[in-house]
Formats: sequence, structure tokens, C-alpha cells
Amino acid sequence: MYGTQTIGKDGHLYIGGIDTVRLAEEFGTPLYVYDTALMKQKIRSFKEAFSKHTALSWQIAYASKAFSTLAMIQLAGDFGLSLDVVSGGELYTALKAGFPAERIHFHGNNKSKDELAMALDAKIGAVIVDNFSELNVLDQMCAERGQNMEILLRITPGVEAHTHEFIMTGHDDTKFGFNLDNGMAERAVLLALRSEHLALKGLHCHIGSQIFETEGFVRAIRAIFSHMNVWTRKMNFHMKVLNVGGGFGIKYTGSDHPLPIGRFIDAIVDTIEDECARHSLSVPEVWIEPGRSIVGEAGTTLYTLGSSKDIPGIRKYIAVDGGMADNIRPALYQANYEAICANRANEPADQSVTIAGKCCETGDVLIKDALVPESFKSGDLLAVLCTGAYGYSMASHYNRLPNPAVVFVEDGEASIVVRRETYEDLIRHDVPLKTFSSRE
Ligand SMILES: Cc1ncc(COP(=O)(O)O)c(C=O)c1O
Ligand SMILES: N[C@@H](CCCC[NH3+])C(=O)O
Repeated sequence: MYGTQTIGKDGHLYIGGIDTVRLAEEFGTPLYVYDTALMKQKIRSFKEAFSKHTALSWQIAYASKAFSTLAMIQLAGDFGLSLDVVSGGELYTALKAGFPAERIHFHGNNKSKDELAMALDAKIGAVIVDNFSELNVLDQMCAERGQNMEILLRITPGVEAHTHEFIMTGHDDTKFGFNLDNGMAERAVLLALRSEHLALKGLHCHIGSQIFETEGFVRAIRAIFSHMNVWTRKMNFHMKVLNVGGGFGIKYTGSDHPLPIGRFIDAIVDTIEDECARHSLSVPEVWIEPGRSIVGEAGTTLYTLGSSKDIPGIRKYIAVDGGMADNIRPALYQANYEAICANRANEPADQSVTIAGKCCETGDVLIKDALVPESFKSGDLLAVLCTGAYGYSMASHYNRLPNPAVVFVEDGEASIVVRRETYEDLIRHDVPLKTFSSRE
């Protein structure tokens, strides 16, 4: 159980003081429910961890790829966060939400000219330049417009984070960033410093996601400083900002043991301060980009149980009214989740079942061994926990399933922040063949 989740006397699961059975009745299922008090608490713990380091300047940029909607971006803005966006769509959402442009940082390994133009028009805070072609294109665009832009360079420090290989990003063989050890990063620093319109503010690295140890951050920072030392003296490059990315691990199941956020922040800041002292450099402003660790545990997906299939001696499948279309993570990363029977949460959960989705795909299994009450049956409500990160944001329309609604709950109030898609929404952009003259 997470955040404000409780079990009521009626045996129902409550979130933010609201009965999830009522939420399902009112908004339908599948339904993404976000405990906003828990998101705020997560933001506060990042801020508190930094405030201990009184001499330091810092920014916490929410990585909106984890969950981007107008309401979420507003919440991040209200709490003084900066914002990491990674596409024109995320940037558009941020601007429409009224997020202060100067606190937006634009990422991505293949930003189009149109996306860069959007960023320049909006005068965002920084572009995190990922590769040589982007450096060149952005420089030319700024020159044509007579505009300046602050940039960071994304560095690939050659560090392998201990996580699923699909979500590692700091190792040498990755599509992201300028590699440190083969001279790419040094050349990028040189080119950026020569540009008249790009102001090289600092460096960025992101070693991966769902990380449980501080060691990867420490190694990445040390690797960057071993070069910074040379670049400062050789090229007179003074790093004003070091952005160490996101990736802080969360507790999806009882086998995950995430570190308190303060442990990560202390390790990051202490290492930076130590390296600066060692090389007689001034301490840069420290930026981080948490996504999952702000929204992950705050999200719960409610499903209604439908059909079941018991294969004696093998397993019992129980199917819900969603699946890989609203949560691709089990199929994509073999991610594990836990669930509660939300309308009978007080009954002993001693039956092991496999929770399947409704997509036409054998791999559409949400949880392999979920524990549910013996009497679990069609019509019951299942709450899959910790689905707040990369669930809604990676949702698809596979099998023409409309995307679920999203509600924020807090202090007994529920606010719909994304309406459920309708079948009409699904065909909204389709152009029927009869509009083509070639049809016989
Ligand atoms: C550049 C960058 N920053 C931040 C994040 C956020 O990561 P997480 O959601 O694990 O905190 C990601 C995603 O892995 C990323 O690619
Ligand atoms: N989408 C991934 C993480 C990668 C995110 C961005 N680099 C997940 O669900 O775990």
C-alpha cells in the first residue's frame, strides 16, 4: 500500500479518502487514479534533500515523459519544479499548461527543426544537445534568427547502470549523447564554445532508470570531472550546470528496496563537491530529472475482472478489461507489479492467479502470480499498484482500445484530468476510403 491508500471498514480500498469502488462506478474502468498528496510528498523529499546542502544551487526538473498531462504539468509548476520535455508534444503540453518557459529543458536524440523552432519561439531555458547534427542545426537556426540559446551537452559517461538493458542509457553503445572516452564529448565542447549563438552552460548525463544504488551516479560524475579538469585548463570551459539526470528507483513490489532520496542526493552532491575541490573548480549548479520517483508510486490502475480460465496443474488466468494497451511495461521489460482486490481488500489473499489483459496477444499478462481472495470473481475490482510512471504515457490503442480516463484524488475529492476516450475518438483522424477518387 502506498501514500494515502487505506482499507475501509467496508473492505474497500480508499485512495485520497475516496472509495475506489465509487471511483470505478463513476468514471468506469480501466481507470488511472493518482494520489496527488503522495506526488507532493515525493517532490518535498527531493527539495528537503537538496536544502540540506545550503551552499548549493539546484533545480529539480520533472521528467514529463513519465506522465504528461496538463494537470500534472500544472502541479509540477506550482511546486516550483523545472521540466524536462523530450518532444514537440511534451513541449506543447507544457506550454499549454502555462509552465514557465524559462524552466523548460528540451531533450531528445533526434529533435526535428520544427521542434527546435518551437523551443526557440518559446524561449525555453535550455536545450540539451544530444549529437553533432543537432549542434550544427541549432547553431545555424540561432544564427538565422539572431537568437541565442543556452545549451547543455548530453554526455555518455560509459557507466552501466544495474537495471534492465532496455532502460540503461549511460553505457558506451547507446544512441544517446556524446561519448566521453572516444573524444566525441571533447569535440562537442570545443564546437559549442566556438559558437556565437549557443551558450554552453554545462553538461548532462543520464545513466538509466529504476536504479537502486548510488554507485553509478558517483562513477558517472567522477568520469565527467576527470575530463572537466582538462577541458577547463585546455579550453577555458567553466561548467555552470551539471545535470545528472533521473533514474531513482521505486518500490514496485516487496522485492524492490529503493534508497531514500536523500541518499542519492547526498552521494551526488558530495561527489561533485569532492571532485571540484580536488581539481580546484567551482561547484556548478546541480540539476536532476526525476520522473518515475515522483509519479510512479502515486498511480493505481483500477480494472474490472471479466473472464477466467483454470488450467488444472498449470495456472488460472483471470482477465481484466485493460492490459498491455494501458500498461506495456510487463510485456516490454518483464516489469513486476502487485495488486489488491479493491472491493474486498480485507479478505485474505491466498489464491495465486495470473492477471491477463484483454489484448489479442499471448504476452498480454499484467501479473504472473498475483495473490487474490479465494472468492475472486467476475465483476470484482482489481487495483494494480504503482502504475503512475510510464503507464498512461506509453499507452497505445492496440486492438482499438480507447485510452482510460485519469483522475487525481486528494482529501476526499476526485478531479477528472483526462477524459476517457470514446470509440468516436478512435476514428477521429481516420479518413474513409470513399474520399479517394480511385475507389471503384
Ligand atoms: C534524459 C532522461 N532524464 C530523465 C529521465 C527520467 O528517468 P526516471 O523516470 O527513471 O526518473 C529519463 C528516462 O529514463 C531520461 O531519459
Ligand atoms: N519507459 C521506461 C523507462 C525509460 C524512460 C526514459 N529514458 C520505463 O517504463 O521504465
